[in-house]
Amino acid sequence: MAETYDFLFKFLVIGSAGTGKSCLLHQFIENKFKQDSNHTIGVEFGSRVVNVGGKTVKLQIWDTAGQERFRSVTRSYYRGAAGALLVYDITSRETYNSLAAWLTDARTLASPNIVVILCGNKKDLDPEREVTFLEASRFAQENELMFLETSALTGENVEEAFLKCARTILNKIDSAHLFSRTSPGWGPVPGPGRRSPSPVLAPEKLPRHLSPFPGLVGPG
Ligand SMILES: Nc1nc2c(ncn2[C@@H]2O[C@H](COP(=O)(O)OP(=O)(O)OP(=O)(O)O)[C@@H](O)[C@H]2O)c(=O)[nH]1
Repeated sequence: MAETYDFLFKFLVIGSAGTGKSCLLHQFIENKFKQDSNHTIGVEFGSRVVNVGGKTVKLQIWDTAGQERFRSVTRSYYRGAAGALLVYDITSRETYNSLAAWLTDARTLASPNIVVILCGNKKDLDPEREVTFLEASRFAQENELMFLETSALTGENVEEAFLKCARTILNKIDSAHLFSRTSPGWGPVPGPGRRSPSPVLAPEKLPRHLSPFPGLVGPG
């Protein structure tokens, strides 16, 4: 039977090498910890349909390589993403210090309106922590990010991180709808309805510069 959903969101998982991006994706898709995870070469892909506030949303997730040598390849996948998990490792200050650069990439290459959730991963390794919860929450607040500490190992907050991001995007769409009623011709998503996963290109119906989420796809 054809898979149906109300919305299709492109998500990115970004952050420095070894922070646990592939393991987070694996935990979210397979519900288990990915043993012996290797460095990602370029990008990997996963998808899952979730229910968010009564809406069916397909998350199309691109897990990018954190290693510098793949940066030019991974950057080419940012375009049109509606959401991102920005991941650092709570036991590595170096990965935390790189966050600003990753965020700049996301906002310039995907969209300035991309919804980003900061994930302090490896929460299970608390005794080895180098980054406090408080300083990371401050960074999140200053940069208008949501924030959670996660563990791809135990699964703690993994589902929540993806769902929180999707929920925020849906809320933004709702507000855009409200706005579009007073500003004819503006709005990212056309009217209600369900669709199967044929190429879904609602955003292309809008002039790109008017769409807050160029890569976000809604019911056609
Ligand atoms: N303890 C613990 N280890 C983790 C967790 N998540 C990932 N790891 C380990 O961290 C290492 C790197 O995980 P990956 O998921 O491959 O990291 P990545 O960010 O995808 O790395 P790149 O693909 O190089 O960008 C692996 O040895 C994992 O087993 C976690 O939540 N807790």
